[in-house]
Amino acid sequence: MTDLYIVSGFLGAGKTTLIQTMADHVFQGQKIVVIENDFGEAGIDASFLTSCDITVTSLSAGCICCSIAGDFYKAIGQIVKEYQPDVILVEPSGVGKLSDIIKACLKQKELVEIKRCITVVDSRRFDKYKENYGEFFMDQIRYADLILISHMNGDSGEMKGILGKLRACNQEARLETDFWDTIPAAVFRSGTRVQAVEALREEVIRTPKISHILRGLSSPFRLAREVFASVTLECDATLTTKELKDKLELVIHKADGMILRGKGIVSCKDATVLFHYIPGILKIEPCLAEGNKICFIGTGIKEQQIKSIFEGKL
Ligand SMILES: Nc1nc2c(ncn2[C@@H]2O[C@H](COP(=O)(O)OP(=O)(O)OP(=O)(O)O)[C@@H](O)[C@H]2O)c(=O)[nH]1
Repeated sequence: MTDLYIVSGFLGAGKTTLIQTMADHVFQGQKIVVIENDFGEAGIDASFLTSCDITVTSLSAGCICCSIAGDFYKAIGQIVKEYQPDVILVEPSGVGKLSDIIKACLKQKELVEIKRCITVVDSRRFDKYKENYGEFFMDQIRYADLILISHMNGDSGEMKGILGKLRACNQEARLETDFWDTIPAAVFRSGTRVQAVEALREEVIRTPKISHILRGLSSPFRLAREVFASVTLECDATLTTKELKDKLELVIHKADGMILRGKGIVSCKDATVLFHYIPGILKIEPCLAEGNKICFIGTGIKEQQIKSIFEGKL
């Protein structure tokens, strides 16, 4: 039986960062495989983690909950057979519902045992995401048994506020406010499961087929692909880092709709860089992986318009 950990959280919360930390501090010396599910097509997180010497299986261009549940279910089987890992870490897309991922994993109960359902919550965007994307964001909080907080500004009032809000959504999960690399490994490795997950277990036992487990067309809940869209661009290598930054800023400020996330690995003329955009923050840093892909995720965004802005045609 392989231990399986789910690391969920909304767009840009810090899932990939946490997986890197867990690989170094919790599972050092163990054979780990990460299943990466990017909502966009670019496979940027997979490239990044691979450059950190982590084995990654990538499920891109769709969300486990919407369109590729079957691929995910099969990927678990293939990984166990091919790699015989000690640990599988699953990083669902930022707009994935944790309850759906748990159900798909429970369907593979002969092969994997879910040890922890972890959710990373971006403290500064809690109210906005709850209000606008609550059906996805709150599901990630409700079904977690360990919740970690990211993007804190160090203010104790802010900390108390976010802890109260999280407790109101999930009475049972362990809440951790410490820096991730200082949290004892035992906290990550196992813990008490929350009641909500036990209810999912019952549901999965009653439902014979994976395709029937996830929400059908008659469900009142929207699928992620009905709410969010992604745009992927290929970027030529003739840009400098400064030119790339200018182009990204143009897209962020001029594009219609709401860009909730941008990321990419681009081999520029002067350096290869990884960039991250979450509302209000654009971060560009050197990167070991090579690449030329950029991905934006948001609501109401238009592919052709974003491409034209990036190419300087608008
Ligand atoms: N200031 C701050 N930045 C953080 C924190 N956690 C993550 N970040 C940064 O936020 C950006 C997004 O982090 P990721 O780990 O890629 O987030 P993710 O949840 O995997 O994002 P998706 O790709 O949208 O799924 C990166 O630039 C991180 O360095 C945090 O606690 N504080």
